[in-house]
Amino acid sequence: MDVFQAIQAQMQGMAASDEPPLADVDVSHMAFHPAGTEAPLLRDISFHVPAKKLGLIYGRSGAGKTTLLQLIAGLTAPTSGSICINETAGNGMKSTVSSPTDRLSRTGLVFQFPERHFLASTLQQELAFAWPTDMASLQLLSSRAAVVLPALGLAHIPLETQLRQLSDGYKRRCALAVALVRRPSVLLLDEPLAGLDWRSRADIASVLGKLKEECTVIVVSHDLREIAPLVDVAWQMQPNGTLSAERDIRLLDNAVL
Ligand SMILES: Nc1ncnc2c1ncn2[C@@H]1O[C@H](COP(=O)(O)OP(=O)(O)OP(=O)(O)O)[C@@H](O)[C@H]1O
Repeated sequence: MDVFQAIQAQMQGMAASDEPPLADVDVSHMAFHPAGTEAPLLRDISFHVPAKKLGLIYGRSGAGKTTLLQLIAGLTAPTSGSICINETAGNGMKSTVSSPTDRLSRTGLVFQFPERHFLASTLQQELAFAWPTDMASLQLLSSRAAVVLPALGLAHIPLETQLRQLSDGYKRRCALAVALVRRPSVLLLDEPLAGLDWRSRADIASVLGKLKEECTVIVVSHDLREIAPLVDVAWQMQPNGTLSAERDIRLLDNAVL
C-alpha cells in the first residue's frame, strides 16, 4: 500500500466512524404554553418519526409549526410532556436524549429562508463558521465537507465562491451543507422550498429525497407541492394547536394551505 492509498484508507475509516447515529424522534403528550399567553400554543402533541425517514407536519400559517421545530431542536423547553431522540450508534449502542441542551447538539435546524442569515462571505467561511481551528477539527471538517458537498450537488462549486453570487437554489443547498457538516442525527427543516422559483423547488426537492440517506428529517410546511412524494409519515397541525392522527401519505395532495 503506497502513502496515497494509506491516507485514502484512513479517510474512509474516519468517514465510516463519523456517521451520525441512527435516530428516531418520539414526542409524547407535549404541550407548550408560552408565559403571558392566555391559551397553550401547542396541546397534547404526540408523534413518532422512525430513523432515516422524512416526517412532515403541515398546516396553515400561524398554527405553531415553527414553534414545534424549535421545541424539538431544544431552543425552547416544553411546558409538559416529552421530546426524545433515540439513537443507535454504529456499534449498536442505544441511548436516549431528552433534555433541550442535548437535543441542541443532536439536531440541525434550518430556518425558513436560511440564505438570508449567512454570516460569512464564502462557502468555505460559512461551512467553518464557529468551527474549532485546531488541525484535527479542521481535518474533520474537511473530510465531512468531502462527503456532504457532493451529496448536495455542490462538488463543482469552488469553496472560495462568494455566496451572494449563487442562485437561490444553490444558496439553499449551501445552507443545508452548513447544517449537515455538523453531523446532526435529526435534520429539522422549516418551509424548505419557500421563496424558490419552480426550477429551484424541484432541485431542492430532489436534494431532500437524498437527505434521508444521511439522517432523519422532519419538515414543517404549509405548501405540500413537491414535498408530498418524499414523505414517509405525516400529521396535520390544527389551528387549536393539536396534531391530527397520522395521515395516509397516499392521500396527501399537492395542496398549498
Ligand atoms: N414564545 C411565544 N410567545 C407568544 N407567542 C408565540 C410564541 N412563539 C410563537 N408565538 C405565536 O404563535 C403563533 C404560531 O407561530 P409559528 O411561527 O410557530 O406558526 P407557523 O405555523 O410556523 O406559522 P408560519 O408558517 O406563518 O411561520 C404565532 O402567532 C406566534 O406569534
